[in-house]
Amino acid sequence: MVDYIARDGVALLQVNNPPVNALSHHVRVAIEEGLKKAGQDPRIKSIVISGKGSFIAGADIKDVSKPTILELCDLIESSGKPVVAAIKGFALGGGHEIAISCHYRIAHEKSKFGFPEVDIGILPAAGGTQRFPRLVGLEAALDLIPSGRHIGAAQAFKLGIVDKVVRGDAVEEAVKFAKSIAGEPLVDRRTSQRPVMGAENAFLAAAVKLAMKKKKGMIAPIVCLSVSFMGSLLPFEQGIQVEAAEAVVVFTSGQMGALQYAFFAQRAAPKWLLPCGASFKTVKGRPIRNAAVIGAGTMGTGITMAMLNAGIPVTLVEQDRKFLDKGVSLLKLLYAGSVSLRKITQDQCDAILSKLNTAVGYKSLTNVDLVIEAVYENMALKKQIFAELDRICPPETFLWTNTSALDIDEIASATRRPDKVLGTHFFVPAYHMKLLENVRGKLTSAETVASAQMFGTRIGKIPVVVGNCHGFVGNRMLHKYVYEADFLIEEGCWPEDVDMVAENFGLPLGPFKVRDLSGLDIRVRGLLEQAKAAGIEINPATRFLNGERISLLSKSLVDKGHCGRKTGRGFYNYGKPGGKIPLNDRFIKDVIVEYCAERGIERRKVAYQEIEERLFLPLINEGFKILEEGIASKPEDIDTIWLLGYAWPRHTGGPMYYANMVGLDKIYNRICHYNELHKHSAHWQPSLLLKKLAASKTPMKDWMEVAQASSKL
Ligand SMILES: CCCCCC/C=C/CC(=O)SCCNC(=O)CCNC(=O)[C@H](O)C(C)(C)COP(=O)(O)OP(=O)(O)OC[C@H]1O[C@@H](n2cnc3c(N)ncnc32)[C@H](O)[C@@H]1OP(=O)(O)O
Repeated sequence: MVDYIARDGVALLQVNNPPVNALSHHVRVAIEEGLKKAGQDPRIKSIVISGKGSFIAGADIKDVSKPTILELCDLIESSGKPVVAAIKGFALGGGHEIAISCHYRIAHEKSKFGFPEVDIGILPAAGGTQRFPRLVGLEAALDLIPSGRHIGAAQAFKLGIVDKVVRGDAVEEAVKFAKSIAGEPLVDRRTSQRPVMGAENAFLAAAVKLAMKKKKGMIAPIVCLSVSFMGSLLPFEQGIQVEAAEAVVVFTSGQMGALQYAFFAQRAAPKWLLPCGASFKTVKGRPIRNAAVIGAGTMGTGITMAMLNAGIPVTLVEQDRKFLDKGVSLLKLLYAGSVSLRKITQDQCDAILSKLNTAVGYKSLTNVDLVIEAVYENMALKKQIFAELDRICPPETFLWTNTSALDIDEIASATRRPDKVLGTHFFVPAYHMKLLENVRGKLTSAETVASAQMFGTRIGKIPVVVGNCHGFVGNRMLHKYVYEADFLIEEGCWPEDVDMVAENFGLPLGPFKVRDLSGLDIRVRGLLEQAKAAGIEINPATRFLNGERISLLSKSLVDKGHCGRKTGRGFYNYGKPGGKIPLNDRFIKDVIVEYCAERGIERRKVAYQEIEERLFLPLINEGFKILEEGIASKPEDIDTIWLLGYAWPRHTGGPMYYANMVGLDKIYNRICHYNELHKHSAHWQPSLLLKKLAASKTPMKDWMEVAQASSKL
């Protein structure tokens, strides 16, 4: 766990606890023993702490026991012999706290530093909130600690975290340095003994404002700020007491459990399992050496960029030269933007673009491992493209479709290789968003699934395997939330009432601000297509579609030319087309009132609790139905999809974790209550799995066993 290597008067303590050198119990004990051994050995004059591979990524989140990291940090700092941290890879959380307790820090140029504690709902409570401001000053500490972000070695050097940045072997350099300072006095090298520079109120106010915006609803960042600030006014020992007392507040808030669940859920989600038993453990994917993307619109160019960024050569294909040129210009513009923002260098940009090919028509696609079709959502068009690709591409080529809702089996039916057909639901912008829903059809092979998961990871996504149904996991759940948002307006709310509740819950934007952003006309078009498919003609009085309640409120606004931000008016007034600031609007309220009056809908005052429940309970209920049907293979998959794809507030863990936290019996009873009141909305019919789980009080980790047992009955 920790190798002790004594050489030429230097004791090297090298943590060896793969994969990330987390400070699990045995590591902490071994560091403590190593420090004591080195302290007692008269031949040892100085000590180096390092990690094999990487430095230390922090506490082992699964293992909290004695000695604490705080005790270790005190032991290091109070050592009579100089202690040097040799840092490569990550110095995070408790690892960072250990580093700043050492008397000197030597870092490799590619090393990373940070306090990710806030993102798992805790504080850097091993003295980090007190030592760090003493090392870098209050302003920098109040910036970095609540942000949870990583910084590189160069910035760490600028801030004074690191004494020296090296290109070569940091451990060798540190050992050499440790030898050179043997016997030197350490008084001014003990961080806890330093005063805090720049302890000014103004920094606190600005930092609190930023944390409330960037870490909306999260307690830990705010507590970190107050503890670091208070500590700057107190002697170190008293600051440590404040830190310990406030750590209890966050430890008992409930957010810690949710955030740590989210951390592990995100790492569990790519580990797939199919109903047939095939899984990531048993089936290997085929690597993708080159690919083609059909369609140079927003999605196609975004997907192309995601692949190019990962070094995969891509041919971008259009049927029309004009569209192709437009897409390529957009793509080049985005890369030029990255260069001017210094996210990449011009050389990197050139290297990326050298892997881009373009083609008009599909004829050249005779030697590609993968084609991703990304044309607009039209089944007939997609089937036609798949039939043609099936004729042209080699039989082993994977044919994947980027769709947010369409039936993968129907698309696959246009080919003679349905086993190689799969849905890739990318999120906008596809080059940036982390989530990828990989949708398996009835006939998609396990090898195709394995390849899609491997591909997703390679292009930097968190890929989650889902089953084939309308909207898959994310959008299927979202639709229920969107429906209820409309019904709430019909029944008496204003858009701003509903948005406020959603935003207070933790979503960045409420449903109506989102709709204004994406365009009301898009939703109306979808609704009309649905009606057409059902053979129903929509008229102003229509309130039901296939026996289900629908709302045509968006249509009323679109009919008046109000399509959202792009036209300057939607559910809010933006002042001008393309305006960004939503203002409440009398005109829109009049449209709503008129709409309700025409349909004889009586408006009433809707309570806050009802708004919150009607927005989120149908979505949660749908999540349980998705588990019940095997569309998702574990609750972590659903939560990951919502955390990454829909900005669900992380400190509640995701919809499934949140339901569990509130109590499944309570959730079930409230769904039953609304089911009695809203018989024309199938989304209120309670999930059988939820009913069963609520009655049996099954722990979350065993939910799938209950679902699988029920499906076998
Ligand atoms: C109740 C907790 C109380 C703690 C009290 C004391 C507090 C001390 C302060 C802390 O140090 S809290 C921890 C702070 N550190 C972190 O939050 C770091 C978390 N890890 C990461 O950010 C990343 O893992 C990484 C270090 C940047 C590496 O990223 P990479 O993409 O290379 O690998 P991953 O897939 O993320 O991880 C590999 C593997 O390791 C597991 N893991 C990572 N970090 C931890 C950890 N801190 N504790 C336990 N396990 C960890 C991760 O789950 C993966 O496991 P898998 O089984 O392979 O999926």
